[in-house]
Amino acid sequence: MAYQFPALTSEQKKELSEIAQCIVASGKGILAADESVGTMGSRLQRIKVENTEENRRQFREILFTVDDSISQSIGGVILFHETLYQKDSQGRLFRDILKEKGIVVGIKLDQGGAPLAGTNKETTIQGLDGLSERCAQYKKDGANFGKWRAVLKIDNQCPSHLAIQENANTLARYASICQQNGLVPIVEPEVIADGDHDMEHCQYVTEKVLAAVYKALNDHHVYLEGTLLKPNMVTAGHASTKKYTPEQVAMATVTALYRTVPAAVPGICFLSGGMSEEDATLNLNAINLCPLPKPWKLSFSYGRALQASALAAWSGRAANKKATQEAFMKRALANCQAAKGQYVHTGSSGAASTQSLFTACYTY
Ligand SMILES: O=P(O)(O)OC[C@@]1(O)O[C@H](CO)[C@@H](O)[C@@H]1O
Repeated sequence: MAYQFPALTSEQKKELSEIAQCIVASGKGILAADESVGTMGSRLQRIKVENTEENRRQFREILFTVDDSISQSIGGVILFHETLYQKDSQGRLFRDILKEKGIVVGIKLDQGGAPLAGTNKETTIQGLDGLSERCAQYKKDGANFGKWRAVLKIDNQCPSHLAIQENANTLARYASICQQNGLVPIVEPEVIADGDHDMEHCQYVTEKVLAAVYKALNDHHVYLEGTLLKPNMVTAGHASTKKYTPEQVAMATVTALYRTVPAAVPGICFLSGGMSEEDATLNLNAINLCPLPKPWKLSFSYGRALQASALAAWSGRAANKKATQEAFMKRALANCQAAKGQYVHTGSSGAASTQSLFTACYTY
């Protein structure tokens, strides 16, 4: 037993738990604007905009300079390395603009997948080498939380014991390094929606993955009060013919979480994983209304489901700034209501909000 060698001081723990609670304060969630250059390229391609640094900067400037009332819905924004150092057209650093609104700045820390030989094309995630130094620098540069996404898939022999253990251990090692450097780790073990499996199978796999993740976090002495979980919702595979209501998704999701995630974790912020904007909001709302014990904040950390309508409204034209900000604000507000179980679908959503945002094998 190594309890006589505490991993963190009480001051470090206090800081981490305050940051985590601030991000998921009532009704608040996370904007995942941390698409890598390549991922952002595929988003821009859909609206026929060239993937240049300036175009990526322009879109993000529009999002981050939205009205200050956004801070009632968004508690944290995850940035990609490039974006942390970018400025708006008046020369103000994006990270300073976000901080002035009371939004916590986060940084994507994982560096892409690597194959696990001898498995059915499963992966582990790279980025542990030099991670402590990167975290220390990002903390100095204004980041207060990190994100690391591990990908697990449901397929023949998948997820394998090796993939579950390897990704759980890597997530735990990342979380420990983050906390040593004052960053709250967002722990993201994503069971991707590729496949034709039913919801029950997804629940079984999600429980196995989360149980392994929390065992590893405990083994690595990670302070749970200073972490956030970013899981998939429990749904059927994208190619499944079975359809489930938001209430069924909610029951399966909260059951899986209740069986595996300790109550010490302050918040669970779901990824959207290719759901349409509207489905992501309706499911989150049902999750918050689910009649099971819910000792954590249940909120969102959406990438696609917060930006799809905004991207479509922008279409690369500065003249569309107002419409872009309105579209973004609308989704942020809807998810804020859903995070409190107060979302009422009015039936007036735009076409983009009901479109599936699924991409096959969405690995990075
Ligand atoms: O599933 P979504 O809500 O679109 O995005 C979830 C997410 O983890 O996956 C992306 C790829 O790493 C990130 O940009 C984002 O943070």
